[in-house]
Amino acid sequence: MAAAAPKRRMGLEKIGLYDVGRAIGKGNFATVRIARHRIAKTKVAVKSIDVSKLDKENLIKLEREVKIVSMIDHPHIVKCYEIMRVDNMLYIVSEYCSTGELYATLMGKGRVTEDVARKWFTETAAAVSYLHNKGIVHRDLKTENILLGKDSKIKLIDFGFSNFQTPDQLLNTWCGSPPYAAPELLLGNSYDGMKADIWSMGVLLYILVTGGFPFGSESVNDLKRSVLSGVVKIPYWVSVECADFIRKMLVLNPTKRMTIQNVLAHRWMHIRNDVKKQVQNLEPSIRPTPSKLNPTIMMFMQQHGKWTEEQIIDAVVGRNFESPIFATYELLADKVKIGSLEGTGEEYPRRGSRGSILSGRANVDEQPLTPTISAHQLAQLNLSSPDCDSDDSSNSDLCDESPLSSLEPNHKQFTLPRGLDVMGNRFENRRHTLCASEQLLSPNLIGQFPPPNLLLNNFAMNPLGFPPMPEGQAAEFPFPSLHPALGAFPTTDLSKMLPVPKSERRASAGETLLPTNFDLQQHLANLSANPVSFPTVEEEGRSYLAKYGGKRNTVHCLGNQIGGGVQNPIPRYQRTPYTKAPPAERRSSWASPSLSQQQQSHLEKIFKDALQTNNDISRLHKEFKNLSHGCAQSQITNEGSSLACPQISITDEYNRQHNIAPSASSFDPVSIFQKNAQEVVFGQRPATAIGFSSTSFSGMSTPEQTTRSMEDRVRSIVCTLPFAEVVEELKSSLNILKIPFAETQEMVYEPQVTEMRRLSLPSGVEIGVAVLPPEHKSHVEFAIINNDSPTSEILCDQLICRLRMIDPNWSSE
Ligand SMILES: Nc1ncnc2c1ncn2[C@@H]1O[C@H](COP(=O)(O)OP(=O)(O)OP(=O)(O)O)[C@@H](O)[C@H]1O
Repeated sequence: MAAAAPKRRMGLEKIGLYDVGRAIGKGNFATVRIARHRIAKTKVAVKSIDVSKLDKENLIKLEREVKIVSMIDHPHIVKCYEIMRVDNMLYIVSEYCSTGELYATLMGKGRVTEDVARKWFTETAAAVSYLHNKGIVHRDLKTENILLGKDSKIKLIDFGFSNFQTPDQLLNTWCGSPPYAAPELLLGNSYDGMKADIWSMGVLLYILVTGGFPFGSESVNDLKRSVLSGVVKIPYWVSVECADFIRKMLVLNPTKRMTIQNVLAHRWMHIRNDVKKQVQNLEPSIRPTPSKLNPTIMMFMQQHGKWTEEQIIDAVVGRNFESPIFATYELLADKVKIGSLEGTGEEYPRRGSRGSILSGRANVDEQPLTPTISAHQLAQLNLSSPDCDSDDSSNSDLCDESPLSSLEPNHKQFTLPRGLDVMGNRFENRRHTLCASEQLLSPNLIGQFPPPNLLLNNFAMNPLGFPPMPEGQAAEFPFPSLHPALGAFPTTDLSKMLPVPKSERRASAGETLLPTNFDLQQHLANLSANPVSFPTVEEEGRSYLAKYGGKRNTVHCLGNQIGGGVQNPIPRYQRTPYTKAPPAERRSSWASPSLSQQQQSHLEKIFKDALQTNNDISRLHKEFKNLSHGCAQSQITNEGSSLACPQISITDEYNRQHNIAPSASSFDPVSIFQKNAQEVVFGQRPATAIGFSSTSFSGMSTPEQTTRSMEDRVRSIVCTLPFAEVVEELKSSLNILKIPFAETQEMVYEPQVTEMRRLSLPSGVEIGVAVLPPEHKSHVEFAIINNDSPTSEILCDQLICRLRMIDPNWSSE
């Protein structure tokens, strides 16, 4: 059928039976605009593609998309109404989702509760299950392709990369968005599209419950390294069931990964009864069958569309998507359906017994549709429906003053959280789907990977060999981010990415310890404004004299006298995780020396020498340290502490655990990857591989561009100085900066780790020091695990600088 040629009138373009208004989204090749059907008066989304700009391959993909969207019908997949071809343009008309992308919602909300996540994820899984049962793979599941319709119902969109796949078939075309891409795609192997969809769903659920991405994505190489390491770090606030679920979807080996049936059967999906009920209610809508067309709609269409009864029957029965008659009938039928369901609490009509959400097939006999013309329905067809999502008799919000400005984020649709709108050019940064048809890595590379259970055993599930934490204890764990069963650290930089609702933030252990009147944030902010300057030699010397030479009490993780005698405002008993323990058990004493008169004099002499000579601060420091080291033995006896230690290594744990040097030929996914890195060309085809910095007008930068991976938030340094000296130096620096900390000692790395110390700062910085084989040097790791302030980074930098200063032989990890 040939639709009417587009004409512009009163700011609205007329395409077929639609008044087309402003743009609401833009993809690689398509622009999506809001439109209104002139007879049904229903708002729709019109995706327009200039086919003259597509190469042969993309034309094939487009035709495949058209075919797929016109054969699917599911409550959680955006419904296609019409396909129009006008000159060089192809238009796909579909139901309009006013709430916009799930991505934009997450940008505004941050992570969501597990109940909300469960609802959205269940609906997405229902849609994916429907597709997989039809032998269709989506291949581009991501938050930008999940829209929220009326009542926050999930609607899956964008079948541009979808394809048909038979059970034993493997696909080769590289499709999708890198942060959601399964490892087999990253490796350029043939892949099972259904398993690739499950991986993307794992990433999706991770995003929903954490507000961040599971794998680092500063660059494609980072991403690959992170994915292929097999480590999925899940923040402490995620429930045990949910963490287990995510890990089972993010299994490296696709043959061991969950299927969509496993996904729907996972216990996390069935935790709440109402979700079960909801799943049962997710019945695909049923389109009219030949003999049961709605007479009300037929009459209305004959009056308003001037079509004959035969024409209507032909188009509707034949499901002719290229006919305006079919689209008009469907739009009106949906309008009647929505109107008739108003107030019933049901969105989709039930006809007889329920169909199966899992199969997507209605295992029911249809009941006849309205046999007589209903005046009520006729009135509904004439009026604007109460469904504000798609229906509005006014054209006001279709229009836009400037066609270009219409591509700016729609205020109604995209609400940026404060602070995020300044993060660069959102349109420039928005990440796109990639697609390449060549293989990107040498085939069979994935074969070099060990079986996934080995990966799981050694990396993902339990990277440090902790005993499993009993279920249900996560919430009470004092340092939950270090909960062994949940991975070492959260991967989310909440300050840079999706804000976590304040009400949902659990205080870190440190936060619970701090008295409210001590404004550490303010202090850190001041540090940020006036970068930390370490004391002069004189100040330093005086502080050491005060520290080691003066008469001092045993301290509890924080010197009672700090920074040369400044009284710390925090009462001593409030500075550690053991506040509730009886005072006798609150013992630490990392520095409780008593110097002899002779030593005291010696200290003063060194100090004077240093002042008179060349102010060699490192020499001064070393001398003090050597002296103090001999008399300040650690007496930490925190055996009762339930604190775990920070993760010392994040990339080579397997080798560490097996006492193998990183260069050994043992399995090391990162080095395997690095060896092959030269062969990897990500997104080779310029025409389709848009890459990480392509442009879009539909929204903001994607979350992954405004966050950093956990690896960026962990800094490390290897010192050649003795362990005790390093620890002492860190504590001393913190004291000078008047930053309180809790100190613990855990020997969880046995037998390789001989000494281990952790300093926990209330601002969410964890500092771990451990002596590690093979060289038995002091490895220091700084992790920012729970922080909204960039000053933590400055602090870590300063401490690292300090260690470098006193240890000229330092190296990076
Ligand atoms: N039915 C709809 N209702 C509301 N907004 C929509 C609808 N369909 C698409 N959009 C918006 O338009 C954007 C682009 O649409 P779509 O993803 O279908 O285009 P695309 O060219 O295939 O994109 P990509 O290049 O990312 O694959 C979406 O991300 C969404 O914001």
